[in-house]
Amino acid sequence: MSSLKYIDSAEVEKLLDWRVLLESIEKALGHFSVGKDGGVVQPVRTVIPVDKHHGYMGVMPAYSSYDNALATKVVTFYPENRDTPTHQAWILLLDPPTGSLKAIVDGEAITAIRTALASAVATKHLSNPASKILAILGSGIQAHSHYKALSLVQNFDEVRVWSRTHAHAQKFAQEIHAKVCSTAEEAVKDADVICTVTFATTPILHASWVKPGAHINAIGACVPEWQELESDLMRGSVVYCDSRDACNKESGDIIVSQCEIYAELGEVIMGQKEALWERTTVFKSVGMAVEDVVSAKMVYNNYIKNHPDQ
Ligand SMILES: NC(=O)C1=CN([C@@H]2O[C@H](COP(=O)(O)OP(=O)(O)OC[C@H]3O[C@@H](n4cnc5c(N)ncnc54)[C@H](O)[C@@H]3O)[C@@H](O)[C@H]2O)C=CC1
Ligand SMILES: O=C([O-])C1=[NH+]CCC1
Repeated sequence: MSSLKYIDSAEVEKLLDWRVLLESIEKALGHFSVGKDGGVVQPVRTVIPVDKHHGYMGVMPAYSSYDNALATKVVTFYPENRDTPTHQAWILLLDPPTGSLKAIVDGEAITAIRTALASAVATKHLSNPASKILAILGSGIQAHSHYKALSLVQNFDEVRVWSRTHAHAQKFAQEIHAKVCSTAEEAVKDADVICTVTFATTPILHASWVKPGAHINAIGACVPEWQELESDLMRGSVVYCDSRDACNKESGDIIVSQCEIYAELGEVIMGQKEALWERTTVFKSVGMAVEDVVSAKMVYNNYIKNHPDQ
């Protein structure tokens, strides 16, 4: 029997190939939305508030028979953390035939990368192919990974950044050679693709600011009372999501606005629902365990290739 591995965050970053993972995530989203025949078992995760400390812990199990992969992620998100990352995660990767534990994989980089790659898949299917202007609202971990992931699927002529703390927006914009904006409205004016990647609890993106036909990746607001997008914007757009059940339970963007979800992204990938990219589209994501499962499996396989003696 092989020994239990611990794969840390630095190693995870080296072992993940973004382009290959993009394809695996696209397939996993499709398999998930097919239902039972897709071979993905993924219940809506359990999230508990840690009220006294203003944080949350989520437990996210999934099995993909197509990928022969079984894992559970434990993720914490503490919006007020400053010297400690706001998101921390650990993935227990198990052996499907025996149920034995094979590896504990750090989940912080995986969470950053797989979330952005899912948005890249959404952007590929749901944005106008002629998109030229990208606006990113937020300047944290997801802002960075979204810039890199979306650049894999679209060539943008102009990238704009706005963040609540202007100095953070300036630093991020400098790093990626983007234009820094003083307001969210200025950043999204005429933008073709918009990513909202913040811990906002009340809307930071308003319907009247958004160009008709734009595509929005709405990544924050993973708590039933929180919103990043104004209700009118949600109700006036064609709304896609990663998991219908999860979004209906977890995201204020869906719950508070009472908007209708048109389709899961996986249904579009599998050709069951249309990609209505000429309309204003929103991809509402709360995060899926199966994305972590395929990512951890890739990390593990590459680790074993690099350490055949272990
Ligand atoms: N859908 C998914 O699969 C996932 C979603 N997320 C969510 O994405 C969002 C961003 O996560 P990270 O970049 O990792 O966090 P981070 O802590 O690295 O960055 C947070 C960003 O939000 C901004 N922010 C905080 N409070 C704000 C407010 N009230 N209004 C406007 N901006 C505010 C900060 O200035 C910073 O730019 C969070 O809501 C997080 O929970 C994170 C991981 C996965
Ligand atoms: O899927 C995920 O890991 C998370 N979604 C919201 C916070 C963390």
